[in-house]
Amino acid sequence: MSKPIVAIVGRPNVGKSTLFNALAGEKISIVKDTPGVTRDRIYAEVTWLDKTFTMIDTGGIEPESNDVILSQMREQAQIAIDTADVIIFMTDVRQGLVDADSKVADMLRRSKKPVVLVVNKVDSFQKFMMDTYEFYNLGIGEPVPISAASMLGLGDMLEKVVEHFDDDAQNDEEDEIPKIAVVGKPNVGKSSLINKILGEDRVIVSNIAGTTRDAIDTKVTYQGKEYTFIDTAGLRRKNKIKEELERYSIIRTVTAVERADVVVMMIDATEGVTEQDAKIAGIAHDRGKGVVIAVNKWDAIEKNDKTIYKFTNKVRETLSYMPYAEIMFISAHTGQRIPNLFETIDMVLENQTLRIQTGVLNEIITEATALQQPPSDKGKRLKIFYTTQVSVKPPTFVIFVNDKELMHFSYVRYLENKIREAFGFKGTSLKFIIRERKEGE
Ligand SMILES: Nc1nc2c(ncn2[C@@H]2O[C@H](COP(=O)(O)OP(=O)(O)OP(=O)(O)O)[C@@H](O)[C@H]2O)c(=O)[nH]1
Ligand SMILES: Nc1nc2c(ncn2[C@@H]2O[C@H](COP(=O)(O)OP(=O)(O)OP(=O)(O)O)[C@@H](O)[C@H]2O)c(=O)[nH]1
Repeated sequence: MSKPIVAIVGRPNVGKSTLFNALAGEKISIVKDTPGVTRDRIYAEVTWLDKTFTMIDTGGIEPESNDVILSQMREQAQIAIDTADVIIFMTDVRQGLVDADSKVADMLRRSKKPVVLVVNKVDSFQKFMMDTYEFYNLGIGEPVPISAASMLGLGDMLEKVVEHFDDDAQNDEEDEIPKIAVVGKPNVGKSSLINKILGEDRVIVSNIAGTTRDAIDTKVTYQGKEYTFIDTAGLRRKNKIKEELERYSIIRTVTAVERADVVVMMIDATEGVTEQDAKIAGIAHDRGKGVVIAVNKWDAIEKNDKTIYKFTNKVRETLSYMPYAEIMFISAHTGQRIPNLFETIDMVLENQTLRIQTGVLNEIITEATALQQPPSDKGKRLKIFYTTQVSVKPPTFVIFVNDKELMHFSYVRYLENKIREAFGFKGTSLKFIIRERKEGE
C-alpha cells in the first residue's frame, strides 16, 4: 500500500520550512544536494492520528526578482501537480495576497488536484483572522489559518489534508499488478531500459489511460505476467541549475519509489558507483522496498575475469546499507540479462510478501540464541521470549524481550542474518520492532 504524497507549494519566506519541520519532527530526511555543500530537506514522513503520508517540499532556491519568483513557483506547482495526491498551498497573512499567489492558484485550480489553502503566520487568531478572508479571492476554497512557528491550527489543517486521501484507491484492482520503479541518476539508461523491454517481442504494451499521476506508468506483459513500470526518466529540463535539477529528480524518485513494490536501481558501469547512487538507492531502502541493483551499459566497458568481482565489491561498499540487494550486470542496448532481470524482480516480489510461520520462526531464533548468547549488561542478560512476523512489504518482525535496553543493534543484525540464512528474503530489507514484556506475561 503506497503512502499518499502531500506537497507544499508557496512563495519564498511564507514559512514552508517551518511547517515542514513542525510536522516532520525528528523523522525529517536530510538530503544532501551536493555532498558536503548544501544540506536541504526535501521529503519527510509524517504521521498524524492513524494516517501516514510523505510530505515533499517543492521549494528550495531563493530567487531574487519577482519574475523569477513567479516562474519558480510555476515550476514548483507543476511538480506538485505531477506528483502529489494533495497540495498544501501556503500563503502569508503578514504579506497579504500577492499577484504571484493568484497566478499559482489559477494553475492549481485548473489541475483539479485537491488543494488545501493555508494562511500562515496567523500567530493570533484574534488579531489576524479578518486578514485571512481576502484569501477567499484565490478561488481555491476556504483558507485555513495556521501559525507554523507556534504550531497553531495544524490539526485543522491536517484534517483537511487527510480528508482528500483516497482510501479506495489503495484497494482497487490496478494495485494487484506489481509496480516496478526504475530509478537512477540522469543518463544512466532508464528510458533505454524501458524502451528495450517494450521492444521485446514477448511484451505487449499499453499506456495506462492518464489518470492523475499514472500518466507516466507503463503496463507491460512479460511471459504472461503483468507489471506496471513507473518511469522517472526525462527530468532534464532546459535552463535548470544543477541543484534545482537534483531536487526535482529526488522528488520524482521519492514519489515513484513510494508507489513501487520493487525498485530497479540503475548504476552506470561506465561511471562507476557514486555517492549520488547511494543517495538514490537510500530512498528505496528507507522505505523498505524490494530492490534490484542493475549495473547498466555493461556492453560499453572493457572487461577481464576480475571486472565483475571488483565492480560488485565497489557496489557493496558504497551501498553497504543494502547487502540484501541482488546485483545484476545488464545492457539496455543489447538486452543482455533482461530476462534475468524479470526473474529477479519476480523473486523479490515474492520475498517482499513472504510470511514465516511463528513456530518455525521461533525455532530459528531459539537455535540462534543457543549458538550466540544474547548480550548482557551489569549482570542482566537479554531474554528473547517470542518472535512473530506482523506484516509484509517489507517483512516486519516483532521481538518480545525482557529489557529493550539490552538489545544491541549488532544482535538484531545477527538475528536478521540467521533469519536470512533460513528463509532467504533476497532483495528485501527486513524490519524489526523490539517490544518489552514482563516475564511470565
Ligand atoms: N510570525 C511568524 N513567523 C513565521 C511563522 N512561520 C514561519 N515564520 C518565519 O518566516 C520566515 C520564513 O520561514 P521559512 O520557513 O524559512 O520559509 P520558507 O517558505 O521555507 O522559505 P524558503 O525556504 O525561502 O522557500 C522565518 O523567519 C520564520 O521564522 C509563523 O507562523 N509566524
Ligand atoms: N553503451 C550503452 N549505452 C547505453 C545503455 N543504456 C543507455 N545508454 C546510453 O546512455 C544515454 C542515456 O540513456 P537514457 O536511457 O536516455 O538515460 P535516462 O536514465 O533515461 O536519462 P534521463 O532521462 O536523463 O533520466 C543514451 O545515450 C543511451 O544511448 C547501454 O546499455 N549501453
